[in-house]
Amino acid sequence: HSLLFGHIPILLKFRKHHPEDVHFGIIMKWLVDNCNQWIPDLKRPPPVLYLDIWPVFPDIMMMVFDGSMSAQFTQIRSLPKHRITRTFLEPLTDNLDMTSADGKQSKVWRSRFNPSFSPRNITMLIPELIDEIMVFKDLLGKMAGPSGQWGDVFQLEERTTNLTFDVILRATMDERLHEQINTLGSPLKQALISQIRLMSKVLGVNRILGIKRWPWEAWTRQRNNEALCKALLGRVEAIIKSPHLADAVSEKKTILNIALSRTLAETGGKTPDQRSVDAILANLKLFLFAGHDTTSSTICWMFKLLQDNPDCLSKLREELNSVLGEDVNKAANLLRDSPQLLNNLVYTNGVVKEALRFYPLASTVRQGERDFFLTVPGSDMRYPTEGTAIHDVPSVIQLDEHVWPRANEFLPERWIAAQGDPMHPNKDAWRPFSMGPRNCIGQELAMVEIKLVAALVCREFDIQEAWDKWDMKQGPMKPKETVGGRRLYGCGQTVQHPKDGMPVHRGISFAVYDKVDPATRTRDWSMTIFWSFRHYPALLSEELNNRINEAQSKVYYNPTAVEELVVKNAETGDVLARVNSPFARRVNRVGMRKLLLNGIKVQYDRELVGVEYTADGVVARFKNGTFEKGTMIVGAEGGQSFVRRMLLGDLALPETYPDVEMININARYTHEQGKYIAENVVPHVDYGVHPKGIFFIILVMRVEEKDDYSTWTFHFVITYPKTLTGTPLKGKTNAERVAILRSIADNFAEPRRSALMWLPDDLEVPDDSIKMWSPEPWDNHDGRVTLAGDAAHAIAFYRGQGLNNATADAANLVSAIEKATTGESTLADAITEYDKEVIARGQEEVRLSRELALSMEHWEKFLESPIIKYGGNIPKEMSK
Ligand code: HEM
Repeated sequence: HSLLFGHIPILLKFRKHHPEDVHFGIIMKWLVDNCNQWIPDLKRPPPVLYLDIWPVFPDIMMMVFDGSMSAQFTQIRSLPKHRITRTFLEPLTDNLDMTSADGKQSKVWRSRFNPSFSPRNITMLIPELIDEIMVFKDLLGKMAGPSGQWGDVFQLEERTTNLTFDVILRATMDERLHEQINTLGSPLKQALISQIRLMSKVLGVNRILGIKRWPWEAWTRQRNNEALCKALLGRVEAIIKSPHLADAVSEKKTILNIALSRTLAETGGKTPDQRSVDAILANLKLFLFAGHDTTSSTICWMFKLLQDNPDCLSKLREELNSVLGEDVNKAANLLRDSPQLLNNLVYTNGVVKEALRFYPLASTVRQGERDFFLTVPGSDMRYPTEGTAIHDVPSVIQLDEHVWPRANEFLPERWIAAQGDPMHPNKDAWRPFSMGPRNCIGQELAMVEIKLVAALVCREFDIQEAWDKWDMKQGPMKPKETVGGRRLYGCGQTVQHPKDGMPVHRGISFAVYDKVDPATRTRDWSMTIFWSFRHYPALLSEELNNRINEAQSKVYYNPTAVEELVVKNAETGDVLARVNSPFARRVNRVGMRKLLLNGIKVQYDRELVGVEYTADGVVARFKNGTFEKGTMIVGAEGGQSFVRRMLLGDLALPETYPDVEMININARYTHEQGKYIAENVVPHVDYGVHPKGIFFIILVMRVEEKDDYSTWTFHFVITYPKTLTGTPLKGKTNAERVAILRSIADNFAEPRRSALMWLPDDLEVPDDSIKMWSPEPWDNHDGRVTLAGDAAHAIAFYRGQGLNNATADAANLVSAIEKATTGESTLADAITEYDKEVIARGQEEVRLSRELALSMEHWEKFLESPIIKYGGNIPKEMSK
């Protein structure tokens, strides 16, 4: 704490490394996570911190990071809201609203409006809310163009904000504002947004300068309030001035009508006086203010979390299928007829609650009192509150690992966990709506609205962040700010808004399933990106393209136009051919997988055991009993593909080469040995073939420290006729296999000979064999099924074509799907065209690789083989 500047230097430290607009909740999380910098011996974050940032905030701020302590000032005793709330709301409501009115008036209006927001009443409003959400859904559908093509980038928050305006007006007064289809923006929305800007100034610069408002601001304020009044008063007066007031009020159970009924009951049926009308208007404005961006931002964050957690999106869709039926077009009417069905969506409820746990948007600030102390449960420590603004900080409380098991994981299941289960949430630790008598009055409306969006929109659409497209639209000058490496972060002065309104595009929805987590498959090998490099700019984002070196065997190396594949006589070391492979890049499998999985979450433990074709798509069934529906399924599950076997039966069986041994190993050496090998091979692909039909390729798989050769991992692939040693590898131990490999070392020139002799005794030599499968045409069931990668063509490794062809498959498949979704072609035609090309290309490459494999048995043939002629390139291109 600085005598002169209080804690402002700490905030400046935060500012230095963070964008300016970052939300207060993120600052608090950072403060707690970095507390040890200022309070060294802390074992866990402190329950309370006092912050003095005058003049930015007028009082000492008491930040409460423990839910049970927050309960002391919100639930056990409900302290008054901090005076700054009044200052803030005054321009909008003249402090006639329930939040900033004096104690008695506040209670009167809160109790009059409470029944309107009850779960029972909100359930009755569901059909009207669905009308508005269907407009939202239709508009999102349009963003994708016909049949779900990749759409333009748009700011999701703008859409969700317009939705919440429509919903609040509908729920409070049964008025259709049509904000969502009003491209100019209604006068009501424009006035409210302008007023909120003024209110923020009241808290910021104006307050620090001691100026309530500048003269021109007074005018803006008045003009805004008149516009708001004009938009809202008509409906209120129509009811109040109705000759049959009691009937008019009970006609429809809107939020306003129920509150007016209450008022009538309390005043013995007297027509409300002007002051009451003003208070009603003030409260309507408060609802619009407090309910619009909170709800709209939460919907955005929910989409973001579902995008980042596709397994949860799948579970959400499963629940919707089972509760609302599989026909998405019938869901809205079903919910209109039976709104209580929403209560059966327990997982969906968990999704919304988790979204609010990760991204609490607002919080309460209460006025400390002289006789009021906060205590840490189980301790005698009393924290004074006099003169402080007590801040409840859900952005810290809701992510506290001591209270929430697996706090940083998005786990909707925790909201279904029974009491007694360790995952069952602690009741005071979830407080996005604050708690106690002055909690959020609109929480039921918000929860129902967000759940309805999840139920009616998330099944059909995938929404994804689209920063590349957004950046292009913004131009190069716009800074690309991040928090924790992420472009999407919470910002704003009051509510935590998604940065830049969350730029997204509506994508082609997909999910990736795998049998097992690759983390359990420790094997790694290296591969070359030859001719397929040209597909990467279209397949990967600019950011991932820029990071492709991360997947390389040598991360520091930048490939050029003069890369080459060098073929040698392995017996003499003589160079037989040098084939230019422009921009060829050596990568390893683990690195590629890691890079390509950026932003994609694979769902593991999903072994495919069945595929069914339905009228409009496919159903994939998994061994664990789950199933998923989609428009089409792509079998990309490698050489043993289940989908291929399902489509082709016996024709799917690969051919094997039983007379040849295959060894695929990784080896590390001492610094000197590694240096010797590295310096005596060509940098990337040192291709060696011995006239006896032995193949021995030396590659580098990973380099940790460029100059320390003990950190280099080499990758060797060796094949030889079984007759060479007369001893099969099958059934042998690793040590015995290493001994067999050393026994063939004498056949080779250096450094191959030494590389074998120096192999460590305990080296793992896995079982391997050569398998090829030349594609046979399959029935793609009107485009509902196809194959890609090794599933579509199992190519022997000799020409290093597996990765290149798989990449070309991916690029062609994306174009085919795009053609189908833009309406340029039917799905059946687009996939048939894709299949034709894949099959022809696959057959040709399997033929070439087979020709090469067989040529090794006859030296003359080998000297004419595809590797000598084309290297890793495509024959067609070589002839150009
Ligand atoms: C996800 C959406 C929402 C969130 C996260 C949220 C959060 C909150 C929080 C934290 C408070 C306490 C603020 C304080 O004490 O100063 C609050 C109060 C309030 N909220 Fe919400 N809110 C949401 C939606 C709504 C909606 C839809 C409405 C009305 C249509 C609404 C109306 C209010 C009102 C009137 C208060 C003041 C209550 C009082 O002073 O007694 N909120 N909200």
